[in-house]
Amino acid sequence: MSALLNPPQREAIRYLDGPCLVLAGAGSGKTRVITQKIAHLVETCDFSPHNIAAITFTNKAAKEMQERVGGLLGGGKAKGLTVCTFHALGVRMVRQEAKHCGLKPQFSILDASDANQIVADLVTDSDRAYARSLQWTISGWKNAMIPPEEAVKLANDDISAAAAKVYGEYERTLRAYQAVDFDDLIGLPVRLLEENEEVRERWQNRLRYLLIDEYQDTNRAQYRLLRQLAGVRGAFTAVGDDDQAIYAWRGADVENLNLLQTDYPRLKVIKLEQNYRSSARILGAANTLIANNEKLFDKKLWSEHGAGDPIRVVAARDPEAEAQLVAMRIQAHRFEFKTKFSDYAILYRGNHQARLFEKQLRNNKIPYVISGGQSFFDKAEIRDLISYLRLMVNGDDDLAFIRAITTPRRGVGPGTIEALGRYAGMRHVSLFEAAFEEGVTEHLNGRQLEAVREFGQFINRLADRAARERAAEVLEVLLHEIHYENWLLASCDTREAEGKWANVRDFVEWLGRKGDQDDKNLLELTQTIALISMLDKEDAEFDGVQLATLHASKGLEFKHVFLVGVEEGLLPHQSALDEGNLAEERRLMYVGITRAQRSLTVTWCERRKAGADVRVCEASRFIGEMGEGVAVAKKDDAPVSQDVGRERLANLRAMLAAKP
Ligand SMILES: Nc1ncnc2c1ncn2[C@@H]1O[C@H](COP(=O)(O)OP(=O)(O)OP(=O)(O)O)[C@@H](O)[C@H]1O
Ligand SMILES: [Mg+2]
Repeated sequence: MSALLNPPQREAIRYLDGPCLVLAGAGSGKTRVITQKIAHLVETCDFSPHNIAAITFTNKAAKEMQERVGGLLGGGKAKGLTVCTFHALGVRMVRQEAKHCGLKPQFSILDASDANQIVADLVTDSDRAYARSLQWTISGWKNAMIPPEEAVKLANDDISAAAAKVYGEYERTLRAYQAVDFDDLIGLPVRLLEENEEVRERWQNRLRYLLIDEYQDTNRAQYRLLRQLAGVRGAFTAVGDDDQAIYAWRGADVENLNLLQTDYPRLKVIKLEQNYRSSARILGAANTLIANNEKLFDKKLWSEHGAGDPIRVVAARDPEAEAQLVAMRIQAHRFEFKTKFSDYAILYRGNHQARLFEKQLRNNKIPYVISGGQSFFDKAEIRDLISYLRLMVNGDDDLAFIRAITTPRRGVGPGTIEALGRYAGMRHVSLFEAAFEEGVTEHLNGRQLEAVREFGQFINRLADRAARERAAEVLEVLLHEIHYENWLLASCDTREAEGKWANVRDFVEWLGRKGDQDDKNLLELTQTIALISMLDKEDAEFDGVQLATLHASKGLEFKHVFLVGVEEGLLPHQSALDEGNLAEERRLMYVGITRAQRSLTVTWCERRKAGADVRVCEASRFIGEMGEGVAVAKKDDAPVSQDVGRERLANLRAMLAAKP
């Protein structure tokens, strides 16, 4: 065991007599406990890596943990270890147990926008936003494992009544497409394990020890999956921090912490109190802030690091000026301290805030990486290509069929697809299958039939090659045969087309690298992609300033953090203010503050555009709640004396105190 562990960490790592929960604040070494415990299980307790699964919150975290464990164990001894998200584990389980789920192993995984499309198609005459609220409601039921029949009884307002109406049909559509949505990746395994003893035993034997990071953000279905896998043995370690629960809006349930204690009376709870990440001022501000929330569990956090730099609070004229001052500060700081770009992070509440920062960073020639924004895999050109890959793997995937056959246009318009769809519906077959049935000839004219069949044969040829060749090579053939580059040039202006084509080249390169490195076939790669688009793209090792939403920054740490847009209405968010639900917003701020190791700068704007208007903003109440140790600089970061800073801070506090 590594020397860099404190006594409670060691205890958590060595404890194997039953279920174990490590409950501790940010930066206290929870994730380290998981990594070290895996090494301990393999090295000292003779566990085979094959029998261990560690669950992380993002793919990126999984990759990091895998590397770390690989380094600890050395010599390829980590081979066979499962380190992934709940969803990725779900994919493996559903793939392996496909026949028990009524699916073929080549099922498609639909992302939120595909799912939205299906709901929108089911409720005709409605807009996307309406479909999205129905989809959201359905997803809530699925996360709570409530089936359509029960949802009908539960529906108590217009939206949920409408959602309950389409829920059953939505599920049938997914199955007809041989597709699952993200919620199914948890729900199907849970149902399977709960209902099928043989399958349950197989998986309980396969995964003999489980480790779960960021436990506070699991939802009810994920908890049930954990329970089923861990069985009566309860061979697991979960680590979490209730103060960092920031996904309630997506169905996560901090109650799961209490459930562990009820469901496992023998649960060993270990607390960690030393923070190894941040300087004392940063930690103090985080502690003081979060003390404003009602406590579920009592936790203390202290740090041996020195006081560190004062936390700076800077007011900017407007978001442009804010982005500018952050870019300038990074440049000046880097020049002075010879740091790397990747030592800096800019964290914000909403994705829309990123654009101005990107612009300023580009203007200043500062390289950056964005995570948690629009994913690379969500871009139209990449989705186009993925639809071909999905169709090659799963001919029942009608959504992929429609996208692929119409991109680029090959003489197949809405009329053809509608006619084909009507026939396929009558025959209960997929569009792809329908195209080759004898009977379809009566529903399509000669030209339509030829176009559709030619497309089908083309896909079959590619699928044949995919069985033998590398995925990236097949993609090259595809690009060549559909003249994709020319099509891009013909359908958008040159610069845009060039940008898109560059993305396509990146995608081919990624597919090649991924296929070789993980020795994955097209099926596995295609299913992996769906999960990546869900939360995060894997960033290349690249020295750039990190841009991320607060949600995406969970679990990460950076030397120097800029928390931006810290205003009333943004953080806390207006919707939370309207609902009087400040606690989760405060936890979000807590997550942001505790990402910082050495320095923290909090910025806010005095004015911000809201639609056509310009709104006058106030500093977030959370700034006032950070307590002493915060230095307030004058507007736009002009140098100020401490006194001016103190006075302004006192004013801010008085202003905040006067708030209801
Ligand atoms: N015993 C230790 N001695 C020295 N450094 C440690 C120790 N334990 C953890 N660290 C370091 O402290 C930092 C925070 O650890 P880690 O990321 O595991 O905390 P965490 O509790 O998971 O934080 P978060 O709640 O933000 O996820 C890391 O850089 C880690 O390497
Ligand atoms: Mg962690």
